[in-house]
Amino acid sequence: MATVSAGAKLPFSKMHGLGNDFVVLDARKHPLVLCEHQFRAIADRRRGIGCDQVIVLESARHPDADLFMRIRNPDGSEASACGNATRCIAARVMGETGRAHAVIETVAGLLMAEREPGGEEISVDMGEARLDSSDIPLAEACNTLHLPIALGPLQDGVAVSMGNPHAVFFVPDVMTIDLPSLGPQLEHHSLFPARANIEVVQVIDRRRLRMRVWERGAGITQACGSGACAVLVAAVRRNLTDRTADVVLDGGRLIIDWLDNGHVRMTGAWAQSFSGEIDLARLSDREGDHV
Ligand SMILES: N[C@@H](CCC[C@H](N)C(=O)O)C(=O)O
Repeated sequence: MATVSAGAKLPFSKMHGLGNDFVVLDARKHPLVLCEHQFRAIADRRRGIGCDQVIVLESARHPDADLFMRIRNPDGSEASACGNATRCIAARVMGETGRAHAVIETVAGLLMAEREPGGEEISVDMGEARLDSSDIPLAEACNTLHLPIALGPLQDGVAVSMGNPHAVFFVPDVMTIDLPSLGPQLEHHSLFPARANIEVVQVIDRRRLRMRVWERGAGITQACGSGACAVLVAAVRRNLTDRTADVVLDGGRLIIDWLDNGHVRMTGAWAQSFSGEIDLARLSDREGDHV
């Protein structure tokens, strides 16, 4: 595989799940290797195409998978889970194959997706929620149901791994939380050696949660699918909701089930917005980079 030269034009499509938006690059036929700063330039909303994550589709490694999905945050870092992108990419695979199911391979493993009756929504088995401090990971062994950190109104959090690290904080009113200030401080807290996605949650009732998110490597987004899974798991562990609940994000609602086998199922909408070509030379000129 060769790195992509500055003069190359890369076809892309734009997709989103509840406003959590993605630039999707298809590298299944023609493998490509982009540098970290090229991912940053593509994701940059002022100078590039702009998105919450860049998704690269690669050939499957596993014989049962339809494709391998690589996830890059706007800061260039790689993530191992992205619930909203999984629904989008599963829908794309279903469109290509004509099937009502898809198997998406990620760094964290194989994810099974199904089209829901009616066709509007996709459900994904996001795998097992992991709850040990070494799984999150945390810098020291501690009770993940009561994290020993506090920042202003965000206290007594719950840590959950959905393949990526989440810290969930219950609050009386999510709209009063200064997420642009508190989010990055907690993302980079020394308790989280791999950083963390930060969720604030308000319990509406036992079947409905309202959440907002500060995503690791991305900042505030309209929605985070793996975050919604982590939030439901945290709420069940605290006995605040049933094992199935609606999670309402800024961009819309997901239905989350924590199944008896420990896996978490996420159901929600997806959308394709537009396609185009990325002119890497133009992007790198604007960023002052030499690609
Ligand atoms: N938007 C995603 C999560 C993307 C990755 C995350 N920022 C991380 O670094 O773990 C989702 O829908 O789950």
